[in-house]
Amino acid sequence: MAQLLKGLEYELIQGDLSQKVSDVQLDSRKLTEDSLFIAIKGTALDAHKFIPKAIELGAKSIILEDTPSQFVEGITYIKINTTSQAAGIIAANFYDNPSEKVKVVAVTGTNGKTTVVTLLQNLFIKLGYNTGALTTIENKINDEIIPTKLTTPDPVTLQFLLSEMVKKNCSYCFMEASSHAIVQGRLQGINLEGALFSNISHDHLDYHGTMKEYINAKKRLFDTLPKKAFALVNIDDKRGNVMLQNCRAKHYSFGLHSMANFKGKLIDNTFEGIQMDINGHDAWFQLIGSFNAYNVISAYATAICLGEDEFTTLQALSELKPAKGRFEQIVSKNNIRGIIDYAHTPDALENVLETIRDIREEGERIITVIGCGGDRDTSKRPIMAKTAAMLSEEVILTSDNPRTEKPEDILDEMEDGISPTQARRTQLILDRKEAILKAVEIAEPRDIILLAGKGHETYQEINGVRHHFDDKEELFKAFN
Ligand SMILES: CC(=O)N[C@H]1[C@@H](OP(=O)(O)OP(=O)(O)OC[C@H]2O[C@@H](n3ccc(=O)[nH]c3=O)[C@H](O)[C@@H]2O)O[C@H](CO)[C@@H](O)[C@@H]1O[C@H](C)C(=O)N[C@@H](C)C(=O)N[C@H](CCC(=O)O)C(=O)O
Ligand SMILES: Nc1ncnc2c1ncn2[C@@H]1O[C@H](COP(=O)(O)OP(=O)(O)OP(=O)(O)O)[C@@H](O)[C@H]1O
Ligand SMILES: N[C@H](CCC[C@H](N)C(=O)O)C(=O)O
Ligand SMILES: [Mg+2]
Repeated sequence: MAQLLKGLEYELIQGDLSQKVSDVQLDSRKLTEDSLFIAIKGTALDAHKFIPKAIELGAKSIILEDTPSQFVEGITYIKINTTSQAAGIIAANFYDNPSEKVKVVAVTGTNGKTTVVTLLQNLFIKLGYNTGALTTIENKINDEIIPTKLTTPDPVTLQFLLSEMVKKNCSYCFMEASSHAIVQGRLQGINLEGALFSNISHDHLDYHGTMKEYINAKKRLFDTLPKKAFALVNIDDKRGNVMLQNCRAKHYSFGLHSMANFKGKLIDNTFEGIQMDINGHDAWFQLIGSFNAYNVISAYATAICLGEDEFTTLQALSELKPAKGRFEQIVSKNNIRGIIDYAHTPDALENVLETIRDIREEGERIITVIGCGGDRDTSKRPIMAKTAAMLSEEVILTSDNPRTEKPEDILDEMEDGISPTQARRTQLILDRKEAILKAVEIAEPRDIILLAGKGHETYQEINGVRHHFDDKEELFKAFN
């Protein structure tokens, strides 16, 4: 096991370093004979209390922060200051440092990560490379799907997935780096080829506390980039430059409104796609919405930073479809346009509604169905309701994933954002299925229904249980 500790400061408190290690795990429930258990102090639980269970299941090596009161014979105990930050390094050593063999690019930012990572994976597959992707929707190695519940996997799963990509001869892995993941050190042990910053706006303040801390979380990804890596930032976002301060990597920028290494301009925006000028090349893309101009140019810029040809990249990008549940459209027989979108932050909702307003024609009304997730940032609830009411003709406030909260309470907090005048065209329908049916019932031909917040999700999470629920499926049923 000694080689698994390479790069770490540790103290051997019992046992010996020649202990055999058959597997590395963070979760005591997954342990097998001769495995190594890393006990971390999590947000909800302190895994030190699972050490006896781990040993019972066959763990022979324990990595911990607190010296235990009792030792078990034959077990090796190693003390490390912050085990959560060490987990990725131990797992990387166990899986033979996969990120030395597959080039990993991390994408961070409040909105657009899944869209950009999906574009990049599909682009690099088109360019002829075996490519992996780690996203909120799913993890993928070429077209093989590995389901996930997190945007960024835990550090051990992450190294395992990278090692699988190495086995499948992947040249690249594009991954989302959530702010939770960065703070929790899930990316430790990854030798990054580059990092991309899309934007930052209000989200996850329940976890980070303040906007400043949230920005700092994102910045940590750039502060720790190696010198040979590239750092690519959206320079139109006022935090783009902040990411680059003290960043040793090579600096690159993209933008639509400022001087940038990769400069784009939105020429046309329709329900079929966008036309852009990128560094003097004119091209058409199948993603909808002006905000997607940022996602397209960031995918393009990443490809160029990785040494791809400009023309071939643009050609391939223009053939790509958007990610699942991102501005997905269904038009009913009587010409009502339904849009399913993953907008679950105030900024995303504003962008998506502004884009619909830009594209729609005279007389077309917008009916927005929206909820907010439970056990997440409560301060965004009234803002999202207000945004929906300001930018739509009709609003239906409903449930998203209530998780362990009472859905009625979430709706109450959303309703606080609605003014008395707006209340006249706002309805509260707790049941999301009923809310969708109501939207279809009140819609007239040529109206536009936006179902926001759940995008690709095929479940509704209530008290720890994920019940099947799919916005697209429900809208389709309601239309027919
Ligand atoms: C608040 C948060 O981020 N929590 C994540 C974090 O959990 P944690 O460190 O708090 O773990 P914990 O539940 O306290 O448990 C501590 C340790 O005990 C271990 N354990 C637990 C139970 C047991 O019986 N035995 C055992 O050994 C666990 O494996 C863990 O190692 O690390 C875990 C593993 O990496 C995650 O599964 C867990 O995600 C929870 C479910 C979650 O809801 N996370 C959300 C907020 C999240 O991380 N979201 C971001 C993206 C958001 C976005 O896309 O905008 C994400 O990256 O997905
Ligand atoms: N570049 C962008 N700027 C602003 N809003 C965007 C951008 N790209 C996408 N959006 C909006 O944000 C929603 C979520 O997009 P996406 O899933 O790509 O983001 P994400 O960063 O992966 O989100 P998550 O934090 O849940 O992983 C989209 O459905 C759209 O409404
Ligand atoms: N990855 C994000 C997704 C939010 C999606 C929305 N449907 C919700 O449940 O709040 C999170 O966990 O905060
Ligand atoms: Mg995502």
